[in-house]
Amino acid sequence: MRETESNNKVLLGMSGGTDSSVAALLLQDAGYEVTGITFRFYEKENDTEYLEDARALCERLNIPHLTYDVRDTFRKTIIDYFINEYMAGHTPVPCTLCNNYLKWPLLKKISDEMGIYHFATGHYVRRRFINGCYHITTGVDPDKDQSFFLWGLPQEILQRMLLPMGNLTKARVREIAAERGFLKAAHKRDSLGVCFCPMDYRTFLHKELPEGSILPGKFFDEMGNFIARHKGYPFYTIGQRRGLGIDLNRAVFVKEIIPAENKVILSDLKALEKTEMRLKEWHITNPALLLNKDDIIVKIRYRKQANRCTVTLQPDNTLHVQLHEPLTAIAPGQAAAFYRDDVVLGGGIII
Ligand SMILES: Nc1ncnc2c1ncn2[C@@H]1O[C@H](COP(=O)(O)OP(=O)(O)OP(=O)(O)O)[C@@H](O)[C@H]1O
Repeated sequence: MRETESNNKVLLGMSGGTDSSVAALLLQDAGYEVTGITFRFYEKENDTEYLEDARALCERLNIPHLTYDVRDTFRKTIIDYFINEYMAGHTPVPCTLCNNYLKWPLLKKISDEMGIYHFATGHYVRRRFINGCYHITTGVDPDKDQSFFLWGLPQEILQRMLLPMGNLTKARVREIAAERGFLKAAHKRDSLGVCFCPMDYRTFLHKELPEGSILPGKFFDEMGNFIARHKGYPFYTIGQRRGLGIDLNRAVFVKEIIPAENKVILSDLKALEKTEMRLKEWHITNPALLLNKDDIIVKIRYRKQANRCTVTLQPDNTLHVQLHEPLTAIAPGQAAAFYRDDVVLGGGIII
């Protein structure tokens, strides 16, 4: 980095969407010298309208706009991982991986190269300094909070990030865009789910994999009794109830996936309850705030779930999570994020 001390320059990740567009306005209002950058992660049918939108906005604000092609890296580290995880019988977390290992590290790397101190996004999260470390905290809009995806960021990123959306609701962000005459940005639809797979992931796997990669197999109960045929194990995820295509006189859920035998084991909901899990590839912001405490909340889903737990570091360098109440549908590959109140303390990938 050419300039090591803090400066008023900021590199803003711009997707062409509402949030990062308003982020550009707000950062400029706050006196920052903004440079917009749009990463070419993935382009469906070569649609580059998002690039044009980001560029047009930067032109109106009279700020520089860069594009950065990372389609190869994104393909290898995110899309291939996504496909391979389903083929391994796991439930992948592409947005968590992209944010923690690609999007934010790239913002830092390019900022360093350009002598820009801050980098920013339109994420609905905030940041707080606690006991000598920066932490991600939840955004004020509970419907938009994205803290669940950002547990893996190191201090060198946390200390330099700016998060202009954190104190706003999405409704207010749309109002700001409209008030300032940025009508296209004001009325853009929210992006839904995984950017490269907005459709059902099963359709995506069909499209991406050579024919014959996924073959029909069998559903069994926990006792090993055959129940019915299924369309191929990658099409099912732990905890799934709907779309199994079988009609029993009781509710059944996916309990286990055995790729080597193309088997899917079904059970009642009770059998899916677990009171512990293990995490790999974990990150902890400040171990003193998280490990061996009994007031930690763990979330394994973006919405509507929060369980108390105690987290300990194991000799094999995994994290052990002891749940205070049972939790259903814990799937390998999913992420677990730790919180105390609104503060993200870390997370990891479920083994
Ligand atoms: N292609 C991209 N290039 C650069 N930054 C990006 C890109 N995609 C997303 N970002 C940044 O990451 C933030 C979060 O992206 P995400 O897709 O999760 O949210 P979003 O609600 O769709 O945001 P937006 O309304 O800005 O599109 C965006 O606000 C933006 O700052």
